[in-house]
Amino acid sequence: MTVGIESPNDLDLSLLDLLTAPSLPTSKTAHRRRDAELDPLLLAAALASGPHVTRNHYHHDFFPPVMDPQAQGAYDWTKWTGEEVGSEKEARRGYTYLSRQAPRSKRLQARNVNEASKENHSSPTEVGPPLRANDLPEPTAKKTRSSSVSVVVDTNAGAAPASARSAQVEVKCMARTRIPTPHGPAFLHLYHNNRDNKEHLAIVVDPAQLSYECNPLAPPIRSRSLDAIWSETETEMDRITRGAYVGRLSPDSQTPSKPLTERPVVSGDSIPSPLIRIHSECFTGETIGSMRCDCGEQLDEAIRLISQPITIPSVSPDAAPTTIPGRGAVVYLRQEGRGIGLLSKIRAYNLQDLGHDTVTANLMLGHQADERGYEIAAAILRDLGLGTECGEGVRLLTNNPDKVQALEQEGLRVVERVPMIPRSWQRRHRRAAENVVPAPLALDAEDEAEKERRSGATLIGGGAAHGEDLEKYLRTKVLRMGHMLPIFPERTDKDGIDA
Ligand SMILES: Nc1nc2c(ncn2[C@@H]2O[C@H](COP(=O)(O)OP(=O)(O)OP(=O)(O)O)[C@@H](O)[C@H]2O)c(=O)[nH]1
Repeated sequence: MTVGIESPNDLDLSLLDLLTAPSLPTSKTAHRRRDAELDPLLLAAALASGPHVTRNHYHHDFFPPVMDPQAQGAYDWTKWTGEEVGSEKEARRGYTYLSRQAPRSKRLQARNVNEASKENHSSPTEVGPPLRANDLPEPTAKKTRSSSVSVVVDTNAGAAPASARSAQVEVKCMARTRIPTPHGPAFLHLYHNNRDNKEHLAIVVDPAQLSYECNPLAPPIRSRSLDAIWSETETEMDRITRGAYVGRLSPDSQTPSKPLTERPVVSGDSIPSPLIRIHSECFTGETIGSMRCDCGEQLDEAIRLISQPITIPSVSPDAAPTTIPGRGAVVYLRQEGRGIGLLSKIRAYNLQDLGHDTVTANLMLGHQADERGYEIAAAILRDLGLGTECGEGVRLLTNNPDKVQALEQEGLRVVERVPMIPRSWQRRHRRAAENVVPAPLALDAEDEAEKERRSGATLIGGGAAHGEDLEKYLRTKVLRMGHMLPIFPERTDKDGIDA
């Protein structure tokens, strides 16, 4: 596309009228127009877009990339040479009319198109009718199933190693804030990335962030992209508002952080490596307390475990051991329903009610058993300095072998896998060990902490989830998805263990 504006005379004058403010008659009562002056680059862009574009479009997001060259995906018009080739042209085609003044029907239509392209295979028309269970293929082999990293490795012989490729995944921590949780203080980090348009999160448990001193034993877990200086014009207040501060923020204490130059190196044997969980979003389990799965309690349990104080044995036998607050992070990925989206997950639940397990239900809907990838999680961990530069490695809280494998392929050092045992199974193990014969699922047999959780003291889904649906779900994960969890025997009258 070229806009051949050789001289102002070449401009279509009627179009120019639309684009520029007509001069108003000057009288004593007339007010001066307050419109911003026209930028020649905006003018050129408008001319290229056609006669339906008026100056009002400037003020209604028609040219966000022009108005804010820093915006994500922005086209930098200052580099425009008058000609566009190949991919550049394709990229700019994506800038569609976004005016908030467009008719509602048009806006809804545009939104539906966007939503449909975002949610992979999630609309009923895309997915088509469920397949019959008997005709299903076996779940894809483990290596290519869940991690898109593995898929690329397998199909591109001679490709760069995963760690090099995922360097292309860029994440930027847009904001951070302190969140008091029932388990202690946490810092919520919100990330943007160059792979999808979802807001992935990191819940960093690290009370050292509240302190102004750096403990060399356990340096604070800080985001490099957050602490960076974003622009020359950024003020201290801008930095503080987006969370780039140190210590505890209060009306009397506001200390902006400094950009990270080097991360302090922690020797691997001084303290246990930070405990990390990579968790996928589950609206049903985490928001309305669904007990079809254990996602709500897993999120709660992860934050609880990470927050547990760490005891460091002293080097000399006479000295007392030191205790430091627990540290680690939950990387919260917006991969609802193992990446198939909430709509498909709800449909899958109905197929599960018809008697199919969670893997078969996904396959019947034309999905894979697990469609997640972990490159963004790895990039977030790298940004937080976890598993790489500090030399600490991470302890990964999971039963899912795909997560361990995916992080290792991304070049992160997983020094230990810490199992994530469902709370109902933990309880049964305890009772079995104590040889107690419990009434099935009886509340009065629960200890105080469990009662408190169930009364909603923590996350809504944070109690001990249990029930027939959950049992099926957990067993399928172990038996069909290779989760590393010793399956607990169902209740038998002989041992009196509740199912
Ligand atoms: N498709 C589908 N997704 C489900 C179902 N139940 C839970 N999920 C999703 O599974 C995901 C939970 O995964 P994670 O918490 O990361 O755990 P995991 O991969 O099972 O492995 P762990 O780390 O061992 O817990 C969430 O996105 C849930 O929405 C189900 O029945 N069908």
